[in-house]
Amino acid sequence: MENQKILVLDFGGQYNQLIARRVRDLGVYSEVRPYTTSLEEIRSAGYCGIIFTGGPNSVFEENSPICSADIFELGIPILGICYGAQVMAHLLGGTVQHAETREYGSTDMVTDQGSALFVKVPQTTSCWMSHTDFIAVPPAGFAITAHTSSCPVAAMEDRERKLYAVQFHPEVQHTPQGQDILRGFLFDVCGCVGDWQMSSFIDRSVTAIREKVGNNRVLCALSGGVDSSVAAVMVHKAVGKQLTCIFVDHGLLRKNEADEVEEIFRHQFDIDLIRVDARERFLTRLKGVSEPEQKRKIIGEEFIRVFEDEAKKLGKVEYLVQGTIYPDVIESGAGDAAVIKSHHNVGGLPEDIGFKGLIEPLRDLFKDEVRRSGLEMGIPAHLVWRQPFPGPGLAIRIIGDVTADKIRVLQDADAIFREEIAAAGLDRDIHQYFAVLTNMRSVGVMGDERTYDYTIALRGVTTTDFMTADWAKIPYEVLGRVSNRIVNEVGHINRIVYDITSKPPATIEWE
Ligand SMILES: Nc1ncnc2c1ncn2[C@@H]1O[C@H](COP(=O)(O)OP(=O)(O)OP(=O)(O)O)[C@@H](O)[C@H]1O
Ligand SMILES: O=c1[nH]c(=O)c2[nH+]cn([C@@H]3O[C@H](COP(=O)(O)O)[C@@H](O)[C@H]3O)c2[nH]1
Ligand SMILES: NC(=O)CC[C@H](N)C(=O)O
Ligand SMILES: [Mg+2]
Repeated sequence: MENQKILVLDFGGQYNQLIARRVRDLGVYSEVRPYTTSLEEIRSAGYCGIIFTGGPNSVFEENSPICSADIFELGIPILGICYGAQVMAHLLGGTVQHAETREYGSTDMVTDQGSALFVKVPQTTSCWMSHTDFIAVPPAGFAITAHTSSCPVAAMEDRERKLYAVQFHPEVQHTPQGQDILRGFLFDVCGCVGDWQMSSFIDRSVTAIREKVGNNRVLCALSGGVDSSVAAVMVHKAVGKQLTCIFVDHGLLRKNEADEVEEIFRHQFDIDLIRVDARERFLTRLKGVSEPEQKRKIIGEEFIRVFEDEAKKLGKVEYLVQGTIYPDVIESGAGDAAVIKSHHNVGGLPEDIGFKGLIEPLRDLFKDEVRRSGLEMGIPAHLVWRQPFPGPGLAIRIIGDVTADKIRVLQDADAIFREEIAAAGLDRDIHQYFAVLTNMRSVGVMGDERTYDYTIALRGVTTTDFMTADWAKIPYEVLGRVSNRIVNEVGHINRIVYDITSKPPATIEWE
C-alpha cells in the first residue's frame, strides 16, 4: 500500500525543508518539489494535499516564481504559506500590496475558531511573521479567518474549494500553535490519517529499489559514514547479492580511517565490499588547485570516474547508489535556492555519468531522520551515531592547495583533537569536531628559535540537522590540552585557534 503524501511546492523559501519535516513529524509523508513541477506530474503522483512555501520575491514583480493557476482546478486541497499565500491571492484575483513597514517576529493574532486550521487554537494567540507584502483584498469566495493589528489577512480560506492560506509561518517553533494548525490542514482538510512512520518509509523504499533495479547489478558508493551505510543496508535489503559496495581511499581520509572503515564494514555486514586505493589519482588531479568550488568539482568527478572504472571490472552495472541527504541537495542550490557549496555527490557531479541512473533513497531526509531509519533497520548504534565526515575529506579542511605533507600534518593534528574530545567524554555532545589547516603562517618562538609556521583552527559544533549549528562550548582545559599536544607533537604548527562562529553566518566546514 502506498502511503498518503503531501507535496511541498518550493517557491524558494528558507523553511521549505522544515515544512516537509513538520508534516512527517505528524505522521504524513511529504516531499519537496520545485514550483516548476508540471501539473501532469502533480496529478499523477496522487498527492492528498499541497503546501506552497514562502519565498523572497514579490508576486507582482516580473520574473517572480509563479505556478499555473490551473493548479487550483486539480481538486487537491492547498495551503499557501507567506509568499505561497500571496501567490494564491494573486492568481485567484485578490490584491497583494507592498506595505510601508515589514512585519517581522512574534505577533499577536486573532483567529476564527470555525476554521479547520484554528479549531484547536485559542481565539487570541501568537504567530511568527516575516513579510513586507500583504494580502489587502482576498479573492472572491474567500473568508478572512485571522488578522493581526497590522495584517488584515493573516489567514483566509475558501472552504468549498479547500484552499487555505496563512501569512505567518506555522512551521517555525516561534508559532506556538503551528503544529495544531498544520494538523488541522492535514487531517481535517486533506483527510490524512497519519499512516507514515519511519518503518513504512523503509518498506516503501525497499520495494521501489527492488522494482527499479530488477535483475541488474548495483554499485553503492560507501564511505563508512552514516548516510551511505544506511543507504547500503537499505539497498541490500532490496536486492541482496546484486549489490557491491565501493569504498574509495582517496588519501583525504582521517588518520587510519581507511583501515578502520574496512575492518568495521567487513565484520559488521554481509555485503560485498571493494576497497579502491585511489590516493595517487586524487592527489595528482588536485595538485596546485586552491579554489574551494574547483576542488569540490574535481573530487566529485574523480569519485565518479573511480566508480565507473570499478563498474567496468564487474561487468554490466546499471545503477550507482549514493547516501545523498537533503542538506547536500539544498546547499548545492536545488530549485531556486542559492548555491552555498557544491557537495561532491550533488552539485559536484560531472554531467556525463557512466550509469543509467542514481539511486538515492535518503535524498528527502535530514540527518536525524537518517539515523532513526538506521536504528530501525538494526544498524548498531555506534555506527549510526558516528559524526559526519564530508566526502571531499581533508581537501576542504586544508585551505589552499593540497599536498601530501599538509595532509599528514592535518591528520596528526585532527587525531589529537579527536582523542582529547573522546577522553573528556564529550564525543556524543559535540556533533561534529575537527581540525582545519589554515593557509596562514605566523611567527612563533620555540626552544628560543624563531618559527614561521602554520595555524591550525579547531572547529566543534552542536546541531541536530546540520542545517544550522552553534559552536560548541568546549571547556578551556580541554582546548588547552589539545593546543599543547598539537604544537608539541605535530611539526610545522605553531599556533592554534578555536572557531567561535555559528552556522549561519559561517558554515560548518571551512570550504
Ligand atoms: N570515500 C568514499 N568512498 C565511496 N563513496 C563515498 C566516499 N565518501 C563519500 N562517498 C559517497 O558520497 C556520499 C555523501 O557523503 P557524505 O559524507 O555526505 O555521507 P556519508 O559519508 O555516507 O555519511 P556522513 O555524512 O555521516 O559522513 C556518501 O553517502 C557516499 O555515497
Ligand atoms: O558528503 C559531503 N560532501 C560534501 O561535499 C560536503 N560538504 C559539507 N559536508 C557536510 O555537510 C554538513 C554541513 O556542512 P556545511 O555547514 O559546511 O555546509 C557537515 O556535516 C559537513 O561535514 C559535506 N558532506
Ligand atoms: N517569507 C516570505 O515568504 C516573504 C514573502 C514576500 N517576499 C514578502 O516579503 O511579503
Ligand atoms: Mg561522509
